[in-house]
Amino acid sequence: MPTQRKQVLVFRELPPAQLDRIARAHDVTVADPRQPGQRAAFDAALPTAQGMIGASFPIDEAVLARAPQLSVVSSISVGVDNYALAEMHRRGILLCHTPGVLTETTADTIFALVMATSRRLVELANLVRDGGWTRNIGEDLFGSDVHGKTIGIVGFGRIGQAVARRAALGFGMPVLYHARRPAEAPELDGHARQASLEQLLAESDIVVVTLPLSDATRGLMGAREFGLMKPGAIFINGARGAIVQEAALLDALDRGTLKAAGLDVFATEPLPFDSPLRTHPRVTALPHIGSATHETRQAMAALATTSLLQALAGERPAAVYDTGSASA
Ligand SMILES: NC(=O)C1=CN([C@@H]2O[C@H](COP(=O)(O)OP(=O)(O)OC[C@H]3O[C@@H](n4cnc5c(N)ncnc54)[C@H](O)[C@@H]3O)[C@@H](O)[C@H]2O)C=CC1
Ligand SMILES: O=C(O)C(=O)CO
Repeated sequence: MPTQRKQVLVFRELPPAQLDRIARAHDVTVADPRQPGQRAAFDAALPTAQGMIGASFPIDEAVLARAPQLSVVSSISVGVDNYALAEMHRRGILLCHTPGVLTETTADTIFALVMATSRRLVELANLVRDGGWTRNIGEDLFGSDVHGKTIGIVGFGRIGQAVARRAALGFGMPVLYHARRPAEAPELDGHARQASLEQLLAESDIVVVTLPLSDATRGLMGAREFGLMKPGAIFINGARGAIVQEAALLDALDRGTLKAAGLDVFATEPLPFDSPLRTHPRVTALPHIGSATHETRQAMAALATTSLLQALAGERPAAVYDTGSASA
């Protein structure tokens, strides 16, 4: 029996094939509140919305309060820091997300940052582009090895372990990881060792953050933590900007504690034009492209759409986030 048509608010652009899947079964409003001309349509659709799908916009308590009919929100992201989790739990609103389909792509991006910072790839490619390659480069422009270096991974879930596989199995790097419990990752046996955060920071040549943003992780990397890192270490953030105190990161770079930082994410996105991180000579900054490949963004949109349709049909979606847990 076909399900009754419901009201769906799409708050971020969806590929046409996914939009069609939703529109065949339900009445759709497409309104991205980040676009100035669409905010009014978004606001107008909230009172009747029964399902929502989108990303990159905070669905906070104020938004939820204006959506009394809402039963499911499907996020086209694995991170759920944009959602008022406790309020969704209280109201029994399902939250779907996109674990797994972006793991390998995001790990590729993070490893690209490891390579780019260690070997100074962006800086030296720009030297060639700017006509500065007029003689053989000298020691002042040498990088540092990646293979064989110790990598410390803070947060050892899907993406953290995918980074560890690249590091350990591809580059012969010993892996330290900070996690709340020992990882079940047989392919990393003999390659990866659990450590306290302090031990990991003190012993790693390259520190990579792959934690979710939560009350427990907001601002986790501050002056104390950067101060514990090896002089000349490299710091990579592929998770969420707000996990890092950016002033402390800049200070550690300027004092020379850190050799370089590779950042895909920032406390404020897009990165403000006047942010010192944008132009710092030893920062490689990317515009939040962890999962941004054609293949992966299609897969994320398809999974989020499937979950939304399943939830609206009264079925249990495959990828539901447990809003009752404090964090992932
Ligand atoms: N740069 C980008 O474009 C992307 C960023 N992300 C970010 O990466 C995060 C991780 O994604 P997944 O690996 O799929 O999630 P996951 O849930 O598989 O892994 C997160 C791990 O961190 C652990 N953890 C949580 N709080 C902790 C704490 N306080 N101390 C120690 N460990 C803690 C969890 O137990 C879990 O093992 C997402 O939440 C998202 O914010 C994800 C995809 C793309
Ligand atoms: O999925 C996420 O959490 C992202 O940051 C973008 O893919």
